[in-house]
Amino acid sequence: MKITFLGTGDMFSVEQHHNSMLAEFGDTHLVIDFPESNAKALKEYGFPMTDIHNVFITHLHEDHINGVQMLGYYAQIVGDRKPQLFIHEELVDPLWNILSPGMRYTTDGERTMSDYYDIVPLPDGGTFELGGVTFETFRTQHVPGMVSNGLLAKPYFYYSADSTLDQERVQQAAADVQLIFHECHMHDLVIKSHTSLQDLQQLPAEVRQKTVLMHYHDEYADADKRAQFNREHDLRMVGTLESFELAV
Ligand SMILES: O=c1ccn([C@@H]2O[C@@H]3COP(=O)(O)O[C@H]3[C@H]2O)c(=O)[nH]1
Repeated sequence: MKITFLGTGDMFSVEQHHNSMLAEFGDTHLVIDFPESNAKALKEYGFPMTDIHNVFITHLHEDHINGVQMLGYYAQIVGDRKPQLFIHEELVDPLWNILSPGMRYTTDGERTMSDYYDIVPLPDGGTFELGGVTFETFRTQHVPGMVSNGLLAKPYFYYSADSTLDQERVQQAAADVQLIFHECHMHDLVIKSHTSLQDLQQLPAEVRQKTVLMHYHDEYADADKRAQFNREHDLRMVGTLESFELAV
């Protein structure tokens, strides 16, 4: 499995793309979240946007979904098939409420979400399978009352999505995966909806050594700054368009 980060920035990033990850495996792929910055990242990476067929949506903060309208239109107008959208069942209608002012009315009449996407609604803890890989979803603790989901793909990766640290879940998953992709705001302050570096430093050393930080602020858009951080810590930061090869 080849993992490539299409973006590693937080909501407020202007110097890097918003957080999104592409996993390529067998003859298929999955993109986690779809910010508008993915269009540029995919072009830079050399992956045509018409070849994006599978997207998982973690939650509905704008920086994770503001490319979903573009992808839906692009797939219909330039491409030849609808992408699949894997999404928690309670987020389907709220997502359409966000998209519909720009997507409901078309020159060919009224449209609904399923005209643009093959929706795969997932219950709490739901799983889906692609290319022989099972993706297990789990609820994350991001903002109270808001549905937000992470992903576990054994034996490959754990993906925290936007979340405070769920130490028990991360430690349990660590035994089954090669890498843990965890959000980390990297500010020297408390943000109640996110994980700090201090939080992640509480993890056991063997877990930290598998942990890769994503969704951080623009101070770390600088590659030299990340390299210095990576030399000084046992967990490491990933940059936009950086890839990892994960063995079966
Ligand atoms: O209850 C809340 C809701 C939001 N926020 C801030 O708004 C931002 C929304 O995008 P984000 O999830 O990348 O980061 C979030 C935080 O910076 C917060 O601190 N607490």
